[in-house]
Amino acid sequence: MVRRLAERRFAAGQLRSLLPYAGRGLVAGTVAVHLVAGAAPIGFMVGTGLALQDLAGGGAGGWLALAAASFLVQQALAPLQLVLSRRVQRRVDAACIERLSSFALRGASLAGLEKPEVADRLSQADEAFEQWTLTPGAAVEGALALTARYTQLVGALVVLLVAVGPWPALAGAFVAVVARLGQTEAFNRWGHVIRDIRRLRRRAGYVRELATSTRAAKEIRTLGLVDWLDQRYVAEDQAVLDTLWTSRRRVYGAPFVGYALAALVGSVVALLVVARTDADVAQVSVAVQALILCGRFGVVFPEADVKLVYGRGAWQALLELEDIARREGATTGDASAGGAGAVTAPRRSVRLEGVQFGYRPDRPVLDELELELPAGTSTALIGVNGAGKTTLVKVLTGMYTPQGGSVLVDGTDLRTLDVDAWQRAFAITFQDYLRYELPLRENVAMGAIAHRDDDEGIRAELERVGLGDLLAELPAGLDTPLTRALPGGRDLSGGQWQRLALARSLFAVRHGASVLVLDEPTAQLDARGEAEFYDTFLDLTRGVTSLVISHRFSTVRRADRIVVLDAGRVTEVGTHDELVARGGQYARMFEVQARRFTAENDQEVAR
Ligand SMILES: Nc1ncnc2c1ncn2[C@@H]1O[C@H](COP(=O)(O)OP(=O)(O)OP(=O)(O)O)[C@@H](O)[C@H]1O
Repeated sequence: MVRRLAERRFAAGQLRSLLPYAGRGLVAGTVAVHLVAGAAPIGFMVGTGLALQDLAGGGAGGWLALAAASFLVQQALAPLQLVLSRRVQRRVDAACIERLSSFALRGASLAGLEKPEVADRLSQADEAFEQWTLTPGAAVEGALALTARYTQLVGALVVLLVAVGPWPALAGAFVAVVARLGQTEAFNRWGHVIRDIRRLRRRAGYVRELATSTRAAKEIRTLGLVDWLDQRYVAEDQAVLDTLWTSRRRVYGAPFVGYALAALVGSVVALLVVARTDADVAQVSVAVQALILCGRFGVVFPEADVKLVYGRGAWQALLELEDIARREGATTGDASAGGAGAVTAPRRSVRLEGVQFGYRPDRPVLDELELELPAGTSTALIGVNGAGKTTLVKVLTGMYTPQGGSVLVDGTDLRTLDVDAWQRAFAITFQDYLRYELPLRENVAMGAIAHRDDDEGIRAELERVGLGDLLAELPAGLDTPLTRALPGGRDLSGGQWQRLALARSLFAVRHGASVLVLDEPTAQLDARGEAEFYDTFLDLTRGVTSLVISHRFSTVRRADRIVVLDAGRVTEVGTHDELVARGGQYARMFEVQARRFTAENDQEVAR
């Protein structure tokens, strides 16, 4: 019981912390309107009751006027309550969405975002905003709406006290409190159930999204996965439903019956007490109405209860996410938690010194890694699948914090620098770059979004990556949306998307990014496109510190230095000729894979 009370106080405190987002004036106005709206039914009840009494004497006019006025006030305030409540919800939710996106985009490290417990909470909070009725804002709105209910209750108890004395009023209070406790207790427990099944819901949601998204439709049809996906969804959904049903019985079963019985006994006792008083018909009529009002505290309040449970859950999930981000920041020394200085361009070098990093403690992916990237030069990184190349880029950019060793920018540990500023120094094309369903202009300008009006620069970079012809043929030019799902939109081929991703990085370099990272920049290009890329590679990377990851030796050999990564360590460094002459791993890989591949390409390009 003590624990439950503490939980309730904690939850109420959490909700109170959201009130400032709605603004003091709006909250005060909304509460005032709810107060009057809650008092109006009491006025109606008293007015009609006393009018009945006065009818016998032929003078019920005054009380009837009170009843009519109360009725009108109640009707007139209903839309105002709605409008104010929506405004409260929207203001609170806008602030929460801002906090959620700032957590996802800035507060959490990439490693943090990949944790299952973080993904569970993110999906619970995110799901709330998708459905809109179950948000933290809805919880605040619901809590404020309870003002009207409790005003009614207080009014009903006062009426009981005045009309039939203290004992029926006490019995009425007992009924209301016990019935309400039963309800809220069940709802709170239900909130825990919802929290506990969020992973099941996330899994079912993923399968449903697969079945309905156009992205997966092509593969699902050609692989004949429709039936399997159906069955999989039914099974995942059933798991959610089974858990819900079992929990529902537990939550709303025996304890709820207990509370309902206690409230019923209280009501009967109250009625008996009323019956034994020498009250007249009008007093009895008003008292019975007041007791019914008390009894209504045993039913769900649709304007508040469900919103409170789900909305509070979403808010709690968001607070927990921020808490995790704070703790992570503290333990890993995340530079974004308090960077000392901003760096936008390395002047001498970026150095990875004894870097240790693994996704699991027992499995290092980067193992005491030593690597120097001299400023203004190009480095190519090669290694077999899973050697740790992409991981190295993520550590280099501060997306992951090394578990040992350091990333030194001109000799200064990245942990002490402003990671956001450091990341803005990069122009990166990841292997799994994003295909934004946005106009061509924004797709390129994403590299340096503050310069999205630089049409000339966007056109120049499109030209540089060989997309000039495509631009010329697009009906709306740079304004053409790159998706067939929008009117006038157009999709691109895999190779065209890759060129576009390169243009995005080059646009970033044009506007000040000083470190260019290209992860498999030519994987989807045809032979001619690849040849064009080699021809412009030195031009693309001139003057910027660049790191190119590729399995294609024809790309790699153009770099100033080639670095071989094996089992999380740098095993060879040198120019193409030096490494071939050394006869080590690079030479063997080049021998086995590159010569044949290059020969085929040369033939293709010559054609
Ligand atoms: N987010 C992650 N969580 C857990 N393990 C991961 C994660 N990302 C990568 N790994 C594992 O870390 C290792 C290195 O992966 P990484 O992507 O860095 O390799 P890579 O050299 O870039 O490979 P490829 O040439 O195939 O792109 C692999 O064993 C991979 O399975």
